[in-house]
Amino acid sequence: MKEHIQKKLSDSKTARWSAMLIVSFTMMCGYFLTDVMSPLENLLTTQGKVVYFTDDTSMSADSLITKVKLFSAASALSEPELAVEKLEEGMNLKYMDSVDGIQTEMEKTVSAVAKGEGWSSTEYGFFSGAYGMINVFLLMLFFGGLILDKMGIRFTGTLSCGLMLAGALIKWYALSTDFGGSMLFGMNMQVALASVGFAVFGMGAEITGITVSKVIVKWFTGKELALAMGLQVAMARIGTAIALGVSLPVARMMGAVSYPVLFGAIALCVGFVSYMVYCVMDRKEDASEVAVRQEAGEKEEEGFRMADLKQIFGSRGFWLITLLCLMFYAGVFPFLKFATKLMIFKYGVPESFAGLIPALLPFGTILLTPLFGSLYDRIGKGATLMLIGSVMLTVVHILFTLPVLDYWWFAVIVMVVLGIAFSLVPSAMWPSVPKIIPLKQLGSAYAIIFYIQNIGLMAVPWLIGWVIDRFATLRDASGTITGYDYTVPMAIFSLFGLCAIVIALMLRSEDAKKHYGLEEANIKK
Ligand SMILES: C[C@H](NC(=O)[C@@H](N)CCCCN)C(=O)O
Repeated sequence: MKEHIQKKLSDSKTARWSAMLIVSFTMMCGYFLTDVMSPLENLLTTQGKVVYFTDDTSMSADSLITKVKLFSAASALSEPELAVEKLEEGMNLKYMDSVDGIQTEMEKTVSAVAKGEGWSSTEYGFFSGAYGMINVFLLMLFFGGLILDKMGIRFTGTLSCGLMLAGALIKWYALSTDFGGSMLFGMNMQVALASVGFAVFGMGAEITGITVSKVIVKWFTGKELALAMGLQVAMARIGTAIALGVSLPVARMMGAVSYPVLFGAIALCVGFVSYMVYCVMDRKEDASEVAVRQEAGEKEEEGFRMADLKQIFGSRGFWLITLLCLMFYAGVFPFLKFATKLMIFKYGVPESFAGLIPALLPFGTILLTPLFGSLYDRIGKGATLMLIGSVMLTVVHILFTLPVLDYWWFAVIVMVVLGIAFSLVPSAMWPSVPKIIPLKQLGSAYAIIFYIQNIGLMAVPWLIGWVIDRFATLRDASGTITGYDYTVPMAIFSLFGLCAIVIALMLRSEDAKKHYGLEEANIKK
């Protein structure tokens, strides 16, 4: 009689890659919503109607009307009726402007009109950092990790997807409502409410993040772990890239900043459903695992105990990975929040294309993260990959700081290099954690890493927003903003890179001492 050998569902290639694709899609929708506001910084920080022209420039409606009226009075044209509310797509406007110091007659055709929200850079920075606020101050990520290890993947993932959706809807409501100047917590009501929404969303997104990491480890340990993690991160980056590339065109087309958020919330509903489908697979995987154990006469693995936290906190390797994560990601995700405006004001890129250059960064990582992940699976060298990525991050930020080569093509090259760095470090960092921390404590370990990382994701945008208002905003004698000088904010980002290099060096030497295996291949032959 043929012997029947019980197999786990995850032993089937099709099943485990399907599970990976399904949860990654949910995460992709989350990443889209995380970055959907980044290209809208200029629109959010402009007061009143913003008018876009067919030549790809934008102007505040008030200053434009003043110019058109001055011109019509001087040239006896009759435009006295023209007012901000009357500006519409297709209108042809004549006015005088200074070109190289000479007053010149200009003519522009309006291509789109959108509503600017008049936030300050500090408010924009506060809103962007709100993502990590609940995670950090209410320790929600930490508790999320404990819930994940205690209650399991299905319960935690469903809860966190629900939180993401609720947060996205609050944010959409705040951005689509005119609060008529009312205040909340001593702050512009719209900024405060949008920040609350983003904070709830951020709590859900981060807990979903650790849950998805645990899902991948569950299905891929001993198999193509780093490749699977790389592909999951790559799909998440597609979400970021789409957000950076399409958010501004959508806001311009629809005339308001709230629409890209609404589309993201609709996509997230589909992501929620796809997570429900994963839950069915997860149940089957658990059942097949129990059957394998019974056949082999093995006992069920011990669950997570609070005492296990001591083992995590006591590991020096764990702390070095955590600090590297804090410094490296502080130099990337918060940078993306400000990068579109940097392209406009440092590199002179027209606003409608400006989001496309930062979008190159996640696009590059879509191919490279799985590639480096598979490299790590086969040949190892994880600690070295993280060191090289940190060096590249630092060089890139120094180049963005210096007042040299302020051309759009140079920004493109530098952004591509940053994309390579942003593939190297995550592809080696996340699959390295299970080499230091055992599986049953992994939810908590990822949660603590994400918790510390969130301090950076929250505080860095706050700091940079404030620094832009204080040290980077250029004004004329009347106080009107004339441009931005990004030297100080970019120097701060370079410092994060330098710290990352030092920590990556320490991690490599710790690995050599403790033999975590970070330089070894993941696939055992
Ligand atoms: C996998 C890893 N995820 C994170 O670091 C998250 N804690 C932060 C996500 C922020 C999304 N803009 C990664 O994306 O490399």
